[in-house]
Amino acid sequence: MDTCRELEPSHIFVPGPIIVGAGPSGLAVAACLSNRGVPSVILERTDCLASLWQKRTYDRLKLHLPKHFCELPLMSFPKNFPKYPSKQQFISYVESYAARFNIKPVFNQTVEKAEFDAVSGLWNVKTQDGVYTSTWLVVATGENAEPVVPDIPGLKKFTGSVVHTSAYKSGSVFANRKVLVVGCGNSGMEVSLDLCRYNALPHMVVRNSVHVLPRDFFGLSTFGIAMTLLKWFPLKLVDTILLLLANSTLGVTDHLGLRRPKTGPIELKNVTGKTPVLDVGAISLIRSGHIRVAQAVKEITKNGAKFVNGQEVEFDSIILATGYKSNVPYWLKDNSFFTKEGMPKTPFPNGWKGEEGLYTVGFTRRGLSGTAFDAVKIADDIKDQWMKSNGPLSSRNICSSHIIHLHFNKS
Ligand SMILES: Cc1cc2nc3c(=O)[nH]c(=O)nc-3n(C[C@H](O)[C@H](O)[C@H](O)COP(=O)(O)OP(=O)(O)OC[C@H]3O[C@@H](n4cnc5c(N)ncnc54)[C@H](O)[C@@H]3O)c2cc1C
Ligand SMILES: NC(=O)C1=CN([C@@H]2O[C@H](COP(=O)(O)OP(=O)(O)OC[C@H]3O[C@@H](n4cnc5c(N)ncnc54)[C@H](OP(=O)(O)O)[C@@H]3O)[C@@H](O)[C@H]2O)C=CC1
Ligand SMILES: O=C(O)C(=O)Cc1c[nH]c2ccccc12
Repeated sequence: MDTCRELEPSHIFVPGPIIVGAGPSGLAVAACLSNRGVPSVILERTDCLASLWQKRTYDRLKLHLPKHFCELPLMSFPKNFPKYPSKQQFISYVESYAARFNIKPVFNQTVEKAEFDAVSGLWNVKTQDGVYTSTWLVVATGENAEPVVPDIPGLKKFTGSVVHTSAYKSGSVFANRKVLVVGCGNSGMEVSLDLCRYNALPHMVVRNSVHVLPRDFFGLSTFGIAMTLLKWFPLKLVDTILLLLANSTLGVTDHLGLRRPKTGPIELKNVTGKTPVLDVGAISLIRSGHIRVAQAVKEITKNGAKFVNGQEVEFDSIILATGYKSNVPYWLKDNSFFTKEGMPKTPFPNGWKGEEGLYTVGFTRRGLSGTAFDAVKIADDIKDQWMKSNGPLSSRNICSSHIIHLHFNKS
């Protein structure tokens, strides 16, 4: 690879930015950079693009926001895709996107450590195979990098199967089984619904309040309605309208065990990151008794669970729909830009740029539309710096290609 200087067998200097993660966020930044004539290298721990979507989501998954809110920069979804593309359609879009911009990440490279060296002014990014060095580091490892597996008392004693939703594919293996689903976010609700479609018997744990909104309201997406209203009205009024709309279609849900938080759904999402559930059928299955709502778990036993209300139920399996977390604190060293939870300290829309050439994409708590926003900002910012040191008049214009393809020489 003539565009990147190999310093020693396991040390590569990358002339453009190093991007960690080949999910939609990393690809969006690489595409926007390429479009502006800046090369980049993506390091990806798995062997595929968009690994969250390819390896860690269930078969029935569809986007729950309309496709135009989930587009990456510079390329629309195909016209023949439905309003809510399926997981397979989304993956094929991401693969076409990478092909369109000739993005070829270096796969099977887990970033174990990234450190800024103040003496050289460069980032050293260590994987199991060696060290990559660059002026710029783009963190694109996602808000959902690792499953959250809570330490529920007694969980280790349980003799049945325990899986996190990131490993759940379909309810086919749970037919006629009693399943405890812990968590009632979008994953918990949709997995419970999927279990019912395969004749399993789910109990879903709801330990707190939760906002459930219909995905659509008279053919319009609730999310789209909210975004339109927000252009004209204050947030609190928009939330009030959304709740009126939700109550008129889903009905009151308190007696089902689903109490609403005091803060409205969009305000709560903005302040805490907690995503409202967009209902695609679980509520009617809760009403009909097919999905049972359970209270918080007190402890798991050998054969089931004890709940805080004293009830005890036997289960064959447990599915942890307990969410995800960032993994940035594990590998980004000495950094004050991120919280200890691995999210940028500065909230949206200003969380994309740190210091010393550090950038973050996809940590906005705004899904793929947040990714698109960050990617454009980052590419514009890096391009300005790139042009100063690598513009047409610069002798350092060493890259012939806009995307760098490289591999360590493993001989
Ligand atoms: C079930 C589910 C459904 C969702 N549906 C929607 C939706 O409909 N609309 C929406 O807008 N958002 C949705 N989201 C939010 C989701 O975060 C985005 O869709 C999108 O995947 C975010 O892209 P990303 O590139 O930031 O993160 P990811 O897709 O998680 O990609 C990050 C990549 O980084 C890699 N990586 C992580 N750590 C390392 C490391 N140390 N070294 C190297 N590589 C690493 C990972 O393997 C992964 O490939 C959904 C999330 C989930 C879990
Ligand atoms: N179709 C789609 O597009 C889908 C999108 N998604 C998205 O993926 C992201 C992750 O969603 P999801 O996986 O649902 O995670 P979330 O973080 O949204 O929800 C986690 C759930 O687990 C509960 N929980 C966590 N720990 C415990 C515990 N110890 N005991 C009991 N309950 C617990 C939480 O309850 P509490 O609130 O009390 O902490 C919450 O109900 C979200 O942004 C979501 O919108 C997910 C699925 C489908
Ligand atoms: O699906 C997700 O995880 C998202 O983050 C998408 C999203 C961004 N903002 C929202 C507000 C309400 C519902 C979903 C989202």
